[in-house]
Amino acid sequence: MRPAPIVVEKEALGREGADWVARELNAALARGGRASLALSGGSTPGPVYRELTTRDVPWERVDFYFVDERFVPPDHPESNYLLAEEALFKPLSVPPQHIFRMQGERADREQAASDYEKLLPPVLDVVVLGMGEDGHTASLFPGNSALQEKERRVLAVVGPKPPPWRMTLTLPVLRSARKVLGLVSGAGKRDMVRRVLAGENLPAAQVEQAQWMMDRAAAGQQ
Ligand SMILES: O=C1O[C@H](COP(=O)(O)O)[C@@H](O)[C@H](O)[C@H]1O
Repeated sequence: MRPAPIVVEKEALGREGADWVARELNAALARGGRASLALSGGSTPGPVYRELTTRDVPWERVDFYFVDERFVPPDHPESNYLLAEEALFKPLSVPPQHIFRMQGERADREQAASDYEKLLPPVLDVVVLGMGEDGHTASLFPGNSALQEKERRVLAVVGPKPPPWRMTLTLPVLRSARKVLGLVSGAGKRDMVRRVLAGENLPAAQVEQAQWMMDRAAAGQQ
């Protein structure tokens, strides 16, 4: 069952998104042990990550993973890791052993993807997704054969959005995650939001358990 979207004011997206993620992380931690949080990049999640640093979560019990990464070094402006490092890891002083980075600087992309599979836990507790104007999520782009993947958990793919080479979690991993928050912002994504919520055959619609959270512009309310 696809959850109804949560629509908030643009300025509230960071705060509401952070509340959602913190609540689900704390629920996962309440079951005992550690919790896993997988992060996306792109233009939308930065405010959520910055707000998260002020939330009451026992961060020393959280392991951080990545939903996707561009094949660029970790200090490159297009690196999803760099966004997370600046917005979340540095402010929280997360120790390196709790950060499971996709190694976008590697020359052997296939090997980098299969090495990351070995790091992933069987099930991710909390996943933060975004959605592109073409309906992609993670680095799963419309029409890409990676969408048909049933066995591999991480793939190296080429997409239409620069930088083209990416590493991405596959649909079996995303669809098995316990809690998924999808963040969308801006009028440019309005049509795609409508189509994804209607369940059209688009990558972002394949993660059916995702709780989409968006500003009014993305929801077509302004
Ligand atoms: O390229 C990417 O795009 C999606 C959506 O990003 P946005 O900039 O349109 O918000 C993002 O979720 C993904 O992590 C990123 O690599």
